[in-house]
Amino acid sequence: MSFNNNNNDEEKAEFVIGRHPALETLKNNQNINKVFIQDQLKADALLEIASIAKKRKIIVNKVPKGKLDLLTDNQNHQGVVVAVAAYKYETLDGLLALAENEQKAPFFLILDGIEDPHNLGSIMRTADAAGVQGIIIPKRRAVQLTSTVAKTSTGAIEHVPVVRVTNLVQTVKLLKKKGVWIFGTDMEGTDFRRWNAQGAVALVIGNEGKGISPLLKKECDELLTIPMIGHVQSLNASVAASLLIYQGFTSRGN
Ligand SMILES: C[S@@+](CC[C@H](N)C(=O)[O-])C[C@H]1O[C@@H](n2cnc3c(N)ncnc32)[C@H](O)[C@@H]1O
Repeated sequence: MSFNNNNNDEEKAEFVIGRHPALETLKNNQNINKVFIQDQLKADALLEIASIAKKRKIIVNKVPKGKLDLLTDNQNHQGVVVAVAAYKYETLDGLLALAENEQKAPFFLILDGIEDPHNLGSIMRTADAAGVQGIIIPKRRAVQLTSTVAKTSTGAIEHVPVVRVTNLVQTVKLLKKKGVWIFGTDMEGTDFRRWNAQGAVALVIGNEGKGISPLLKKECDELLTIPMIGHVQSLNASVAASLLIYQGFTSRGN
């Protein structure tokens, strides 16, 4: 999300909004530019945020509520905004190396064009909880890492590496060469409750409207379905992702 700031210092920044995301960011992020705290607002969480910032020698600006409203486009900022350098992305090689270092078979997520920042943030939150080692997203026609994603992820954005690629099909081909099994998700496929996600796997979640693109679907080793007996056509992408990720989590012995 971008905001209209004239101040150069803030121009290239992303804003982490709200008390819990601000705390998580202050504890984990190395790229903080500045912390804005609403003046004359008293709360323990704000004192804690100011104290951590001071210890880390990060500038804290006490500003009127109007300034925070402006910075956040009137979102519920709870009196605090952290300006961080735009989020860092991991490389594919970096991601594979991280999985190797952890000595765990990769468990990756591939998001084929998720557009809603709340869905991405929520998927990141579940991914972190269930030990997903990384998320791969396309550079185009998909939401990137923004402050809304950060807020919805409730801090998971600091822990789950995200790789941006120009071509998901090529990336999937490469992952397959490295021995990663690719599991797509679709309305017609194997019942997800039978999914055994042991070994090196990547789970593909499709776009909110179009699902997984036909070319990418063709590359999947298997398609998984969450059975539905009601009237709606499909589940929300992040809800489906949660159910599927947890089947992966369980079948990997957790
Ligand atoms: C809202 S759905 C897209 C629906 C799209 N019209 C289609 O037919 O694929 C978005 C994504 O959520 C996941 N999803 C939703 N419901 C699912 C289900 N019942 N089984 C498996 N995946 C599901 C899939 O990854 C899907 O691509």
